[in-house]
Amino acid sequence: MSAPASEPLPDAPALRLSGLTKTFGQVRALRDVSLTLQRNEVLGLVGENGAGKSTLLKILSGVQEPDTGTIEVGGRAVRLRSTQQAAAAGIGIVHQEQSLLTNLSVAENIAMTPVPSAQRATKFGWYRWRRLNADAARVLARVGVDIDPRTIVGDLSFVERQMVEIARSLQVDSGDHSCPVLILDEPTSLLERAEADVLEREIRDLARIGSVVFVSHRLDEIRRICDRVVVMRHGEIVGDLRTAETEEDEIFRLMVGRSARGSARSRAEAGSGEVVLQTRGLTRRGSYRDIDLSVRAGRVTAIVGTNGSGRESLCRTLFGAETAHSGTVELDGRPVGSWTMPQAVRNGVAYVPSERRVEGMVGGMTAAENLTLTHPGESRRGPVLRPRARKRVAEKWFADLDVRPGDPSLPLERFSGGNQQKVVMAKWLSAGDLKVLLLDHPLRGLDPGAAEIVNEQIRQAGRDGAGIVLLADTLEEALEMGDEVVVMRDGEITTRFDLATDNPSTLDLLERMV
Ligand SMILES: Nc1ncnc2c1ncn2[C@@H]1O[C@H](COP(=O)(O)OP(=O)(O)OP(=O)(O)O)[C@@H](O)[C@H]1O
Repeated sequence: MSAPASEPLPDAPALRLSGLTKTFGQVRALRDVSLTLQRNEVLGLVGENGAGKSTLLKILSGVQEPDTGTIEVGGRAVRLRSTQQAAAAGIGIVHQEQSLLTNLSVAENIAMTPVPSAQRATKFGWYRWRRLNADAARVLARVGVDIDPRTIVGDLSFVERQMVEIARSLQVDSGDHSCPVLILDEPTSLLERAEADVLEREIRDLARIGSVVFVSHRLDEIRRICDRVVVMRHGEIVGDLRTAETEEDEIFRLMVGRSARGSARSRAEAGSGEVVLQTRGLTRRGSYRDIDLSVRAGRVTAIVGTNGSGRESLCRTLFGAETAHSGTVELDGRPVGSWTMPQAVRNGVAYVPSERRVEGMVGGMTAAENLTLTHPGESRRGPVLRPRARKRVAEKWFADLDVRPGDPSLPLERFSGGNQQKVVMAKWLSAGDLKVLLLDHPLRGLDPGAAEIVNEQIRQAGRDGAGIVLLADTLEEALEMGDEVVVMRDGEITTRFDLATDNPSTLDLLERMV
């Protein structure tokens, strides 16, 4: 007897993609991508910036349709023309940016998912509370999470919220799917190590109830969490490896087409150490208190701390984007008083924000225009932008940072996330005459090869005399890139390590952060 059309075929893989292609104008984002995801498998998906990962995820979540190729879920061919259809087929996706509404309860958030109307916990727009909470409890229990559905989302930790998102995306069709597919798009990139560990365990546990596609740029994490890793490059799958038998360097080589350069750096490289920026007793009520910070030319001061430590706010103050209530800031020995962003920029202070897509770029403009926007330098004479000079500056930076596609005249929206970030980074690094470079998670979203390139540019800015303040993605990165590590907790500096003489472990840092 054959199974009904909507049910998965027994023993069929959870997901099978065959010959998917997708083209945008001249760019072939996907070329003949074929891939099988087994039931209860955790599959890592990696690839350098622009390799085609997001395009593949958009196709699987019904946001875009492939030009050619087929998709089977549980052995049945499906067409995914909308996110609702993807959800109905049993595919859920959780993005890096959380989408829960923090002022509503967990149950209300879970209820806001496309489920068939007969099963809805609302009637004529009114909540049926008992049903709503009971449904949410069942959905949460399914992913093994013990959270009261009545809790307001704003009161949950980041990991708990992420688990609610996962639970929500997995309630597709109210759990009728015997092996749902969950896609996690860089779920850990915003987390500190300790939180990421918890989430990693939770993700491994999800394999009990379904299959997981896990997208990340962190190869160590991929090796810990995934059974298998698929590597994409230039829109194609170039590697399909069992993680237990694979070294990180092999994955790196397949992704980037060369071996890791290794990051050995002699600390002696660090520059003259003259203080370029000095704060004394800097305080912003509710954010940070009594901060004495010396930023030295050619040296990287990494500030570490959990969310709420005040380090982001401190950085924004140094750039004039937030004001301090008391204390002083001196640049090159001169007090700067109250600082506005244009003043900061004019005086050689640059800030690369972490929310690059929000704060860092202007939509509707080409990459070249974005790149030369705030730091016109040689591409501007008087108020007039000189297109040819602008093009030259942009082309140089495109080559230095290996931005792809290598055409700065394309609108910035056309670039992959990682490549957009390189453009925003170039915008600030190209400022010339930099005194202080404030970097808020500069390597976030960059593939390991691109991270190496950007890292080298940051060091070059240091060699050219800039003092660098770094808010790193991970503690490892802070220790690797910093010359000095400053630890903040609850708005105050708790410890400073000079890495020329001290050799703290990540655990030493963590102990002083929490
Ligand atoms: N809407 C679009 N219009 C034109 N080109 C696009 C569009 N979307 C993606 N592309 C191109 O398709 C290619 C693949 O991009 P995609 O976003 O899938 O890469 P990715 O692997 O997710 O990269 P990243 O790690 O940087 O996010 C890139 O060359 C990108 O410029």
